[in-house]
Amino acid sequence: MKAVIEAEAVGKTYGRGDGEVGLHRLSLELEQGRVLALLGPNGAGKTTAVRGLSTLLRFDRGNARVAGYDVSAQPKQVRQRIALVGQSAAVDEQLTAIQNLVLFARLRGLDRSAAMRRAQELTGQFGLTEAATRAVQGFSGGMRRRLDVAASMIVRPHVLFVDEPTTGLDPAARRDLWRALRSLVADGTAILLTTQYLEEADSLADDIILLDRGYAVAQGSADHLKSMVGPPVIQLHFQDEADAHRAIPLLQDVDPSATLDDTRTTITLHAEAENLTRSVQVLAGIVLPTEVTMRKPSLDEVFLTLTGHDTQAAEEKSA
Ligand SMILES: Nc1ncnc2c1ncn2[C@@H]1O[C@H](COP(=O)(O)OP(=O)(O)OP(=O)(O)O)[C@@H](O)[C@H]1O
Repeated sequence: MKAVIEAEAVGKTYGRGDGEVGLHRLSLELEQGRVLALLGPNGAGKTTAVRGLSTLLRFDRGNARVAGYDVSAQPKQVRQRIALVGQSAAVDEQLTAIQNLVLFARLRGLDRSAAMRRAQELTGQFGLTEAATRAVQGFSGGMRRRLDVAASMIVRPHVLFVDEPTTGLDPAARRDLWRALRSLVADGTAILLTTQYLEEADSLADDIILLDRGYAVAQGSADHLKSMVGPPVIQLHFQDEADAHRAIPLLQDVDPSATLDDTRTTITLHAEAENLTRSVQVLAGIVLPTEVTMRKPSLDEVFLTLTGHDTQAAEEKSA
């Protein structure tokens, strides 16, 4: 597969070289039709990386090529081949979705009928057909964000940069946007995504780079990062210690690693589907839990394990 981004030890120090380090040294590669997520809390360096790779700022160290062109020496060629979707929508509130897309298409040089055709294709692809003729000012946050991505896809870019696409969206709007982004990837677009949510990186990205205070602290698939923390677990909560005590030998038959935690009323097992069904079977008619929960490693846990401090502390430090 062709690499559309190749970055080697790029970095940026703000000010006159004695200021805040936005990014120390980041190396990455992104291939066509793949999604790479830069994951980290506020101040981790995600936006600095995206702005540098999309030529909005100059890295002061390292080299990067995007769509085959050097970001420092050939920024114009890079810009012609990429699109960037930021956190605030660039669309006109007074116009309808279709009018906005036609406008963007005309600005990109499409003639009137080609612009209309592309606008209609994009409203279809981004689930905006019904809303296409309504003014954007009445749109929900999720619809706006989808329209913003659609506008950036008028001419298919080699790479789409999306900076925290779902911050502030509710779960349903988030899923709709993920679906839209996946459809672009299926068409061969490469996406470089920044996010604060492990779940988002998990759902969209083939590869994740975890950033902390300007450093890349880990890289790999979501499963790989989570495995560094430990497997997801099922927790069975019991009414009292006596119930938990009766349950533990039964649950250890299901999963020998079943353990009673410090509260003495919660038992933890590996999260495998058969463990859940077998637990219910062995406990039935003897002692039932008051609650069953599934606990997956969160970004905070991954972060804590890999950096030794939580995301909150990282944000405070960078504030
Ligand atoms: N223009 C600037 N001048 C000085 N320092 C900056 C500037 N932009 C960013 N920084 C600093 O660089 C570091 C990385 O910031 P960056 O915006 O890249 O992080 P981020 O991971 O994108 O955070 P967020 O999720 O808040 O956008 C932070 O410590 C920040 O204070």
